[in-house]
Amino acid sequence: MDVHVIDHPLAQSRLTAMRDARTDSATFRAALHELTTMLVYEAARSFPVETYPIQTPVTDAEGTRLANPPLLVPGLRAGLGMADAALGLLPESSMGFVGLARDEETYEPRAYMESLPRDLSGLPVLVLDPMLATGGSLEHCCRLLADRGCTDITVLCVLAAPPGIDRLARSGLPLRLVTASVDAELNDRKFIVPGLGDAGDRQFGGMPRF
Ligand SMILES: O=P(O)(O)OC[C@H]1O[C@H](OP(=O)(O)OP(=O)(O)O)[C@H](O)[C@@H]1O
Ligand SMILES: O=c1cc[nH]c(=O)[nH]1
Ligand SMILES: [Mg+2]
Repeated sequence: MDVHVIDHPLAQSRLTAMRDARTDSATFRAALHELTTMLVYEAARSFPVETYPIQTPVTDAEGTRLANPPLLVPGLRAGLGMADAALGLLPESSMGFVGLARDEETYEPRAYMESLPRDLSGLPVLVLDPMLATGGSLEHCCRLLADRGCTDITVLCVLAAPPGIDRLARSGLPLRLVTASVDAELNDRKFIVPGLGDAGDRQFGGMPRF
């Protein structure tokens, strides 16, 4: 599996704000928004383009546009904070949604929402979820996409941990990963270390789970 780490100074400064436990929710969301713009920009570098004729104020010229804009799929809740930034750079894209909550005793994902086009053949997909920890949630999400015929998945994360990367690499799914950091490890509660805590709670506040 191709893993691309964005170690740009501007990306790392936003990541630092997100890691810092003193950062409030509004500042955390703003940093995630800006970092997502950078992740999408880098991920899109390899997207195929097509040309079409335009006129500048001076002469005829050749314009460029994406040949096949991707479907954007934020993983609820935490991926919601990446959705607006991704759509800002990819305004031609459509958006689907997958809702997943990790059971904090078994660490297995529980799917509670799925709103996706029935047929994804021929459509590239950009999955948005800030955290790849054990990889259970993102593997589940990417399998839903592959089951609908998707053969081109790019996962955008803020942080990825080695067990999650290994799990996605072993999954056999057609995907690549773009992340701002590969962190050291998971702790005994399967949180990423050094990490940034619970990305959903840091954006939206904690809540009782079902
Ligand atoms: O790789 P994993 O071990 O599966 O963990 C990562 C998942 O955990 C977080 O979501 P969470 O389940 O906390 O839901 P939330 O977004 O509603 O907070 C995160 O956004 C990922 O989806
Ligand atoms: O560190 C982690 C692991 C899973 N989910 C999060 O939000 N953070
Ligand atoms: Mg959470």
